[in-house]
Amino acid sequence: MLLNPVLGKLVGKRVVLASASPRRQEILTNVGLRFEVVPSWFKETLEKSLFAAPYEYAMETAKQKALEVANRMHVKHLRTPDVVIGADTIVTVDEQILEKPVDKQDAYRMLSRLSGKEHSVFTGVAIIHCSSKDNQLETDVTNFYEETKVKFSDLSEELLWEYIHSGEPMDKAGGYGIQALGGMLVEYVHGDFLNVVGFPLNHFCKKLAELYYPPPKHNIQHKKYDSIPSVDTFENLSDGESESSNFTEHKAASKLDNSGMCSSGAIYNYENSSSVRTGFMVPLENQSGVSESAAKLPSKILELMDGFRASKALFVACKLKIFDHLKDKGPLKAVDIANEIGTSVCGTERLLDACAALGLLEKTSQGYRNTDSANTYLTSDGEYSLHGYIIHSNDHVWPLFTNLESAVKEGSRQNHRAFGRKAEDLFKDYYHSWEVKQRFMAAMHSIAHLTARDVATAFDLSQFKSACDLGGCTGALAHELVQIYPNLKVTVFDLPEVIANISYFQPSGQCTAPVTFVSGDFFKDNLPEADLYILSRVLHDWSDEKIHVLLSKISAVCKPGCGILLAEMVLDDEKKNRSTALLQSLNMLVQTEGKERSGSEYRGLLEQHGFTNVKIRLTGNLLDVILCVKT
Ligand SMILES: Cc1cn([C@H]2C[C@H](O)[C@@H](COP(=O)(O)OP(=O)(O)OP(=O)(O)O)O2)c(=O)[nH]c1=O
Repeated sequence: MLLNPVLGKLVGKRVVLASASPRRQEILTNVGLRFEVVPSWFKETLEKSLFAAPYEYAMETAKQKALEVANRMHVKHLRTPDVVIGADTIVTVDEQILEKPVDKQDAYRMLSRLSGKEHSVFTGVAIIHCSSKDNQLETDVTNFYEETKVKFSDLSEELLWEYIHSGEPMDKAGGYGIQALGGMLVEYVHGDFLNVVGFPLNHFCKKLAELYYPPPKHNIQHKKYDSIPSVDTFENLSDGESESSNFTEHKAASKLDNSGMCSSGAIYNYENSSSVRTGFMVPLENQSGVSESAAKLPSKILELMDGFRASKALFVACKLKIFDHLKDKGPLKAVDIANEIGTSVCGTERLLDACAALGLLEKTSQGYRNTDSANTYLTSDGEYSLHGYIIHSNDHVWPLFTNLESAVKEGSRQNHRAFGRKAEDLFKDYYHSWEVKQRFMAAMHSIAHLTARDVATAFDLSQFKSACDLGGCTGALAHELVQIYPNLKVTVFDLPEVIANISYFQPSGQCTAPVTFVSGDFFKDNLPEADLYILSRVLHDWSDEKIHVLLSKISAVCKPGCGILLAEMVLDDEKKNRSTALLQSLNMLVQTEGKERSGSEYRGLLEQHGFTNVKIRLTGNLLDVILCVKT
């Protein structure tokens, strides 16, 4: 941790990179930062003339990219990210801002302007610290920029076009990539090379140092670090998640510092408490001679160790329908809730307190009431209810996960151990009783409904006239698709047991465009004709062999230009960053013959069946989306 103590401050936090740029992902991954990637949907259309300087435009765009992701994640997930990082890179020459070229002509226009001249590359960065208060997102924005000067040699027409035809310019500001072929065009670079590639790592670390390690009292007037604080300094600092490593507290100090209006007493109080609790100024020693920083709490491990307790508290509260009971009601006392649901007062009170501490309930002197999130997601009848999935997790996934050790040893599913019977077929297990089938369909419906809009809009699907959602279950995604693409005819194809049971899940109220339901087994029966075949959370259930059977059937009925849309949790190629998807892969191990796969693995499977031009979108919601077309 000596090399990156500043980045160490982000360990254990939910850090999100609001960028689709593979370069930014690589730069941050290379220094060991753990983060999720949620590309921003903010369109880079701010009016440039409103900004006094180009870097202000880049900083504002970076900020808007990050805020869009912070807001989207806050609304869609129960857990708000802790830190969202956004960036925007622009090139400026002759007082003109150049972004990514829209086509080859545009790339030519940009590169010929840069030929033989010095230009500036600005990257604006926004670091947004997020918190949730009364279910409202609160953000604290730190914004900065870095400038690097780059000089190009004189570029001949021939060279320019050869470079443009390489395809490299198209997704890069100014139409070149200094890190690859574009490096051959460059005579010199003054400044941070990584800034040109899209992320000013050094300045970013300095900014984090300012935020997380405010300067000691005697030099608080000169807060800005000129360099990343030296390694020696950091050896004395806590890397733990102690209360005083909290960003908010340091931010409070830097705000005091920035305003210059606080009394010296206020500064003194702050530093005093900081030094006592973190050993920031003076590493304290306890009686055994171990410094406070060495005795830091392994908070991440503790959180993981106890994670199941929180899950089970949530499951039981849902199972006992506590959130249903509190819906649309004022605060209720524990005793009243216990009487109503027939549970012990002492046990109920502890469960309610735990739920309040987990942010699922609000506790006041008058009693307990639902948070907005609980009303939306945890009651059983809400439009975006996750109740079905939570009950499925409790009744089905939980018993399977208790056999994870056997699953890892044996490398196979554990249904026989968890439920005392060996299902010959994955779905027979769910459909052996009406109750289990209803529970499973409710679970699939919750996730499909919650993710449907992001899946349906990840790509523009308006070129397709008909779609067939294979294994589309209750039709939640199909209904969303026909809303968004009114000219699209959607067929849901699923097992007869499923189709017989869909009426309960159909949208009520206003008439929606029709969705057709067809029963059949996609491994055995003929597939309905369609321009687009959708497989949402289907491939992860199956082995590569079975997937090849299914893809070859689809390929056989697909005409050129027709496509496949996959919705799955997509792993990063190195399988090391996306913990939710990696845990989902363990979930597949305990209950199916399938697994979660990386983008390259899906690409490999699809390309073998003639589906090329594979595009992958990480949505930031539970499911990512892959679109490919038959050539
Ligand atoms: C000048 C230059 C830019 N670039 C890249 C960095 C950025 O990815 C891109 C500039 O576009 P940006 O809009 O900054 O970023 P992006 O569209 O790639 O990703 P997102 O908006 O989701 O964050 O150009 C290089 O890779 N090499 C270079 O030499």
